[in-house]
Amino acid sequence: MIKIERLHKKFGKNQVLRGIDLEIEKPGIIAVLGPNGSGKTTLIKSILGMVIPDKGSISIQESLIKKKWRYRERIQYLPQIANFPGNLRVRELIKMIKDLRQQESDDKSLISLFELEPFLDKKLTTLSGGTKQKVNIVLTFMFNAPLVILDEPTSGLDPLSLISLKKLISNERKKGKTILITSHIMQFVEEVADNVIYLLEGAIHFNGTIDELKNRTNQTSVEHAVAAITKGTNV
Ligand SMILES: Nc1ncnc2c1ncn2[C@@H]1O[C@H](COP(=O)(O)OP(=O)(O)OP(=O)(O)O)[C@@H](O)[C@H]1O
Repeated sequence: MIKIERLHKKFGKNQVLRGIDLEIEKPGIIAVLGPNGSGKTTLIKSILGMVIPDKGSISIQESLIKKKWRYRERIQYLPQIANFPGNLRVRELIKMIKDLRQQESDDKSLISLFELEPFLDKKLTTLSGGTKQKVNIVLTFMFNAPLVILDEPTSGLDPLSLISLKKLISNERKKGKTILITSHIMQFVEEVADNVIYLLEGAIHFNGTIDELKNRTNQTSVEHAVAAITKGTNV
């Protein structure tokens, strides 16, 4: 599904990615973890073609993505911070994205799942952070694509919405999709992810299953396993 070879990216003097090699063949949920600033979003944006790498290559479904854009139609993407014009109403935003994408969409059931009906005629500027995130989740999940990329999807969600999100992700997994997720909420990662990729200093420091991560670090929770990896103990 995704093959990344020797990927490098520098912003000014800041070498963020230092030769990432990664192959994701099987469907499932992969958590991309790492400390703040370790390059998770840069890696994700490189896959989306929103960051242009300095060196290396990325293929999706066996096709190199360089200078192409149509492949993005086969990705559902939830950005960490979505910036839409604040004076748009929720209903208008959803319609605009549907018109742009020109694909079948399932917005109605998602609006109902996240109880967004009372907000449809509200302007985006007037929404709380968590409500904005629910709208962004609707925009991401209303289309159907084989690759799903979620950058900090739990951000600002209340417990009920978090349960709905987990249900959605689990349904996508059952459809045989590849789902990449970044998160700093280790309990969420432990609940949803099959595999973990841990980025440290621009390189992949660990790539394996949740159980392998725990065994390698001799820890019983992902939270402690990740803390051990970050401190460089037991790895
Ligand atoms: N467009 C940019 N211009 C300059 N520097 C950037 C840019 N994008 C990212 N960086 C820098 O690259 C580094 C990695 O950032 P990135 O957002 O990929 O990290 P992250 O692992 O996703 O962090 P977080 O956990 O805080 O979301 C940071 O030092 C950041 O300041």
